[in-house]
Amino acid sequence: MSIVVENLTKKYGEQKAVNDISFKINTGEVVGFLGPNGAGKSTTMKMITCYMAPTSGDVRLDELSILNEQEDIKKKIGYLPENNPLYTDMAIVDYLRFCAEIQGVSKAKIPSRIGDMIDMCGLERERHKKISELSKGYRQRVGLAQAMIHDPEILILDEPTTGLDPNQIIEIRKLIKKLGKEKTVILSSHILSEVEATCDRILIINRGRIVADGTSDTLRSQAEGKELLTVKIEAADADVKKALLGLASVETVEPVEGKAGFFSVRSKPDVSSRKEVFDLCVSKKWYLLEMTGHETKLEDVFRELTN
Ligand SMILES: Nc1ncnc2c1ncn2[C@@H]1O[C@H](COP(=O)(O)OP(=O)(O)OP(=O)(O)O)[C@@H](O)[C@H]1O
Repeated sequence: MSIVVENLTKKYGEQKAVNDISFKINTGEVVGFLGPNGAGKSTTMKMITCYMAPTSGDVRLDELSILNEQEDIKKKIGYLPENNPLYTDMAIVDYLRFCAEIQGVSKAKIPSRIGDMIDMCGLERERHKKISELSKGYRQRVGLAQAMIHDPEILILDEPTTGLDPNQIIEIRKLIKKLGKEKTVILSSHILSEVEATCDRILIINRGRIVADGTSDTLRSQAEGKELLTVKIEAADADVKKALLGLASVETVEPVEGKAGFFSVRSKPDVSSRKEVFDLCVSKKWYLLEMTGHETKLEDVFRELTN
């Protein structure tokens, strides 16, 4: 089942939390929704899952629209919301039975679905415990199990590994990868390594807009066309940043946090700033104490797009 998001916008009062975004996710893709805090990830997910109406725009799941077919869509989607709300007074098995019933799973199938979810999410040891007695990692597994109980074609997971320890993170990632072989999955995160490890494709969202869309390799190579240098320049009382920004080959200049005199210099696409930086220092009689090139990491791409 594919997802087509068309000119989707959500306003909270005057604030556009999601601002006219469009993208398509194909059947069977695992897509990471990456962005800093407040970028609009959860809001987008809430609209796709019909938990919140858009201000304008549409989302279509194959032929179904979030504007007219909310109930049908909810049956096709499994949703793990950001703060994983659970009925903590219930035992895991009872809670999963309750979720299966409200999702319309037939009575005859409920016991086997519960059994499958317990196996798949590694809940066997804890199956009769109350949810309030579970660790955070196990609660997250119950959240995943409830999202999948009705065997939906699409899974929307809002920060699925939040609060888990490193072992649990690896287990949940493995589980998501396994699920991704059969289902269309969107997961949100602000952790780059997470998205890189689990997703076929990455959408970066910033201030309500999609600012990048591609595989981690494509995103990296888009930025690799732009040289990144760290320079250290000693120049008493001079506006070094302004002078560097004035060079024809330079796109951005940022002081390096906590390191006086150091600047991070990003060149324009396919040009090098090394000679211009050197010539600038010579002409101004400044001391160029260091100039180092860097490989572009996904972190750099993310910083550049969301800063
Ligand atoms: N119910 C609401 N009422 C008013 N503003 C809201 C509401 N929900 C979210 N916002 C605002 O909309 C913006 C986007 O929020 P959203 O929760 O979608 O971001 P996010 O990318 O999921 O962030 P995080 O990674 O911190 O969870 C933020 O500025 C947030 O304060």
